[in-house]
Amino acid sequence: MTATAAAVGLSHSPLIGKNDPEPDVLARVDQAVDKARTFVRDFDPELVVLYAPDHYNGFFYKEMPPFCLATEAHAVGDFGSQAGRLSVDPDAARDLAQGVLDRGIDLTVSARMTVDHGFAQPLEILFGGIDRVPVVPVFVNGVATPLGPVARIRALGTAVGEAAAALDKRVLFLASGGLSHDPPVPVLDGAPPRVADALIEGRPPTPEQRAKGEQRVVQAGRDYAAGSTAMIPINPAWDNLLLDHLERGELAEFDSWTVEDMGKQGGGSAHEVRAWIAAHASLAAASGEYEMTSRFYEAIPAWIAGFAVTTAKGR
Ligand SMILES: O=C(O)CCc1cccc(O)c1O
Ligand SMILES: [Fe+2]
Repeated sequence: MTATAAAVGLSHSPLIGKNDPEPDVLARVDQAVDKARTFVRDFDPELVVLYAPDHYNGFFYKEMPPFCLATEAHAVGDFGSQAGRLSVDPDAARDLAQGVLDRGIDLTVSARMTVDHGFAQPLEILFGGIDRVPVVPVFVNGVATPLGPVARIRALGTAVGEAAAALDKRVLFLASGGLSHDPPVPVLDGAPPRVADALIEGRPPTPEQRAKGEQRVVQAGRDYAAGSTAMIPINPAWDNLLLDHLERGELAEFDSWTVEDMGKQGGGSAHEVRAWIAAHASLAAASGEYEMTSRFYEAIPAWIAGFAVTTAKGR
């Protein structure tokens, strides 16, 4: 019997193509991504449930949900990623939302979500665009503290997986983000009033403001690769421990991981691994057992990313 559920994990970085590592590293990444593309083509998903974080382009402190499912979504086109409407499957989105709520998870639903490179990049890399495949976007807060226990993200993923199994479709659970990385994302706590106001209100930046912010991240990547920076280093041991647990299906292990320790080990944006935990919890719930069929990892300072690509399918 062919599997009816699968998962792909794909780290993202807005610096891909802007600040690339050495050619041999790039070649290894390309090979891993090609493998994931082939995996996805062979699986031929009828629906993609995409778990991804946001970087203060769609979600702000005026109200910051721990997670949110979209019935419609628009990408802002930050860092040169594709802008415009995602090909959201509204019926599947509504069915999944109801199924998750029925299972006792207090899901926020957005009828018009704003998303950034976190959502756009994996769709562009794997499918050639943000409008090529029916998708249900699920925002998972991986940046804006305070954050709740990881167990709740696993519970979200499980509920989505159970609800997805009832759709009677081949579903790919796609995770975007992580792993360990500490990019210069602004922090509300202690921010000067102008920055705090931007993080709370979320007024769209002017093109000049956006360009300036993006240039700051590109420069941070150059400094990071050159070794001259105060950012927390990429942590391959921690990243591989996470991948080990995902590979072995030891998802309950993450329940004892604390927000504080994750930030210390993996940097301020390490919480993006919540997307990976959700996606694999969904696959486990939809298919009982799963097998990780490929696993790639490399620390890539130029991209400010503990960069991983994995594929997994239900047995
Ligand atoms: O602030 C932003 O919009 C981008 C931050 C950022 C930088 C490098 C790698 C990432 O994964 C990331 O999210
Ligand atoms: Fe990110």
